[in-house]
Amino acid sequence: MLDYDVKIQRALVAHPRFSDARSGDADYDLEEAVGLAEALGVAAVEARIVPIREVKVSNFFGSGQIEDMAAAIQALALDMVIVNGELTPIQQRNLEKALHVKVIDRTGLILEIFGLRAATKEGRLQVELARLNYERSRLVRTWTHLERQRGGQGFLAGPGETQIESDRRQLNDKIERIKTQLEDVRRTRDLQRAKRKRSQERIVALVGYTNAGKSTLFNRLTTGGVLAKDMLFATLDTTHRVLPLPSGQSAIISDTVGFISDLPTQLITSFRATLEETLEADVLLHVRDISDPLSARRREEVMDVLNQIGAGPDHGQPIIEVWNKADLLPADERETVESLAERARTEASLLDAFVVSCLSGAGVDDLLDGVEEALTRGDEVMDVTVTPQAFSAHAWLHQNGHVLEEAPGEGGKIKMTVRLSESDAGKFRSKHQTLID
Ligand SMILES: Nc1nc2c(ncn2[C@@H]2O[C@H](COP(=O)(O)OP(=O)(O)OP(=O)(O)O)[C@@H](O)[C@H]2O)c(=O)[nH]1
Ligand SMILES: [Mg+2]
Repeated sequence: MLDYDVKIQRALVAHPRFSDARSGDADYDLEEAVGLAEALGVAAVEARIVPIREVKVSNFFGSGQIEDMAAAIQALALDMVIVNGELTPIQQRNLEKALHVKVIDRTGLILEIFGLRAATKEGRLQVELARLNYERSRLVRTWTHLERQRGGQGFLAGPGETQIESDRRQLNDKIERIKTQLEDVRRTRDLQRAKRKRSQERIVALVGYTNAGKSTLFNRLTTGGVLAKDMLFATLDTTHRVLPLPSGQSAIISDTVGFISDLPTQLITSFRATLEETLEADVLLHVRDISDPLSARRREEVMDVLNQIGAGPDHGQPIIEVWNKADLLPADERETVESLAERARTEASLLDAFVVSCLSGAGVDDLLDGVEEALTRGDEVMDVTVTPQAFSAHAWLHQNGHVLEEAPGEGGKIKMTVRLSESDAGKFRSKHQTLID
């Protein structure tokens, strides 16, 4: 009976390997595609690498390859094909016709997962916007295709064009509506962001490839409550919590959506606002699965996205790399990465590295010391006496510094002890040197 209610899709996952691709990586790419299928709740019954020498315009794959797939679909009673690459609408349709099952590509798959996972209003709107943009981009392509076919028919619009034109108008209307709704939601979030900024709390943002362990670390460092799961894109929304620091002070830490290779452009655009929250961070924590054979490649991909949005060391934002899942490394490899991390820490740069296991907690205390050190690096603690004539300095210090002590002095003066960042200390000194004790 239950079989009728819970019908799990059985999929063939095909990873197209192009002749120029690093062939050794194909196995891992395929593994990731299987992970994506599972994140959607699909059973990846069959997974295979399909070598592509030349992409066929109409079907993507060669005819022999399609026959092989059809045979597997029959033999294993599959009802879906996932192509870990990008299909044109025509290729997708032709493959569906040839294979008699639903066919989706990598972008479609990721959009489905995001749709499934989005929990907040903003998340849902962002995914919907991405999906509509994806649909629209495919409409345009189909349209130019039809137009070419019809070439020479002059100004008489065929029925195809009228239909597509009206579809496109409808999509555009929907997109505009969603954008307006998103702006409303974002206004609220901007207010919260401004409040955080005003509160002068230091902000630490977690970034990293999906499944690297960001949420596990977040929960370990805070009171928790974020879903951490062996599932790609377990987290889609940004959460903020208080991060207690070793000295007894605190900061704010945020957990957010993970990155992935070839993130559909529609998604990057829609999630830009979420990603851009990392810009407000005083320090970025880049969580990496150091046991992942593709760790280095994924690091580059994350750094690329950070660069695109203007975050990271190239933009003067310090970054600490968290080399996570050290427990999965053999002892000798662990020693090697330990010494590499130590070297990164001793070289004066904007990049530090700590080897940890967020699962066992090993190394996390050292990491926290490093975070606090990075947050307060260059800070100055100043004793200041604000005179009534220079009273604007009082508000400025509250706004830009962390006021540790404050007491009224004689003659309307105020005595303050303030912690300021290096640059704010410089600004204050150049303007109010006489107020500094
Ligand atoms: N062995 C091991 N597993 C870990 C460690 N840290 C996290 N994991 C596991 O890795 C998986 C992914 O962890 P998450 O914290 O959900 O990863 P994430 O980076 O938040 O992933 P997304 O939200 O999907 O982007 C979970 O199954 C964790 O239990 C670790 O130090 N060692
Ligand atoms: Mg997460």
